[in-house]
Amino acid sequence: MIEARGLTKRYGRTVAVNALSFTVQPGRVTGFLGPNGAGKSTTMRMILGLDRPSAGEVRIGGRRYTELKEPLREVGALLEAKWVHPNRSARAHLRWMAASNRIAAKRVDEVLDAVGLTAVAGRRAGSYSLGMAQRLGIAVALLGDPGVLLFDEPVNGLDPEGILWIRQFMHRLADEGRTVFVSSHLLSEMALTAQDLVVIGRGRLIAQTSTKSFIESAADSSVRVRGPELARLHSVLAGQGLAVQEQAATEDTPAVLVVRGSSTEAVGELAGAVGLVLHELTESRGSLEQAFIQMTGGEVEYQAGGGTAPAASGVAVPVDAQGALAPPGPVSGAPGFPPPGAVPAPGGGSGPAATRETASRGGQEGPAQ
Ligand SMILES: Nc1ncnc2c1ncn2[C@@H]1O[C@H](COP(=O)(O)OP(=O)(O)OP(=O)(O)O)[C@@H](O)[C@H]1O
Repeated sequence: MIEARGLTKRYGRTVAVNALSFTVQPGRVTGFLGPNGAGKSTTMRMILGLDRPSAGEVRIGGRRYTELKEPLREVGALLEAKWVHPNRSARAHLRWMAASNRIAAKRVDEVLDAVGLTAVAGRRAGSYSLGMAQRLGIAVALLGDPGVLLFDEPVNGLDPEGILWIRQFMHRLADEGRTVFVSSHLLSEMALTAQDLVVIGRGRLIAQTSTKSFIESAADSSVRVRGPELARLHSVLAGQGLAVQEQAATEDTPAVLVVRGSSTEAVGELAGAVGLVLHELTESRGSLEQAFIQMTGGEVEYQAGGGTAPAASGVAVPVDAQGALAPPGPVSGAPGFPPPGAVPAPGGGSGPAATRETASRGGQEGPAQ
């Protein structure tokens, strides 16, 4: 389990992560969702002790990273692929990692097998495709057989086959009882990968919930219904207090009623009760993209459509001359979601010792181990 409490990170006047509290449960894939620059990587680096929080803390299995005796056996991470020395083979790299962490050499073959790299383990890592490099990064994360795994944007740049493989692999790891925390700005991908979501915008918590409820509560769901007696159907449904809109017929489509805030069951039963024939009764479920835009109230700009093109602007919250945060950030405590800060405080304490602050964003490297 990962527990963040009041986690905050400032870089000068930029507040990258702002009083973030959330819990990541074992046995599930939890998506860490937010547009580019929302603070996902910074949060992950703080979880791994690579960045020191400006305030708040994060615990892994109840302990701070610095208190973990053998971190590689407790938490594994894939922060960035392609960080392996290009002239080193995957096997040599893993053996070196294993030896320097007192992990048995036979574990190297196990993880190579688990990620499907055995056949190419002797090749120079520099010759690997991005998908292969990601698999190698995952193999490194698994070396210590940790119960907690962090993956930062693991599907970025991968082809559909690579994306599917990663998705299935994450599910397998969660089924083994591990805590799997995976960040992405690809909303559509997270809808398929994650059972739970921690959603952030501008460094602040927007929602922590199951993916299903996130979509159901925030996305614009409606029921489409049509039949030969549309006007009568309209008045029956409206007579029951339902919000009904008629969509006029076009050349290709017949006229249809769109009912919001109801279900196919309720609409079907109301029609059946007065003997009305139906030719269509369909639920139209909103997408995660819609949910995200609705939850953030437009404050975090997000451009849907392939889910790959977030707006670059407005992703960090500036502080004013007094150091106060301004503006207050995106919508929190929206209907159906716990407000930020719902996670119980695991106790005070200082930040991790293995801190590495980077002056620019180019400084990220491999995992903490
Ligand atoms: N080392 C740093 N120095 C200064 N500013 C930083 C540093 N790291 C991150 N930031 C800033 O903090 C904010 C959050 O960045 P972060 O990389 O954590 O976001 P992200 O959600 O992971 O985005 P992305 O998907 O683009 O990596 C951004 O405004 C970023 O420019």
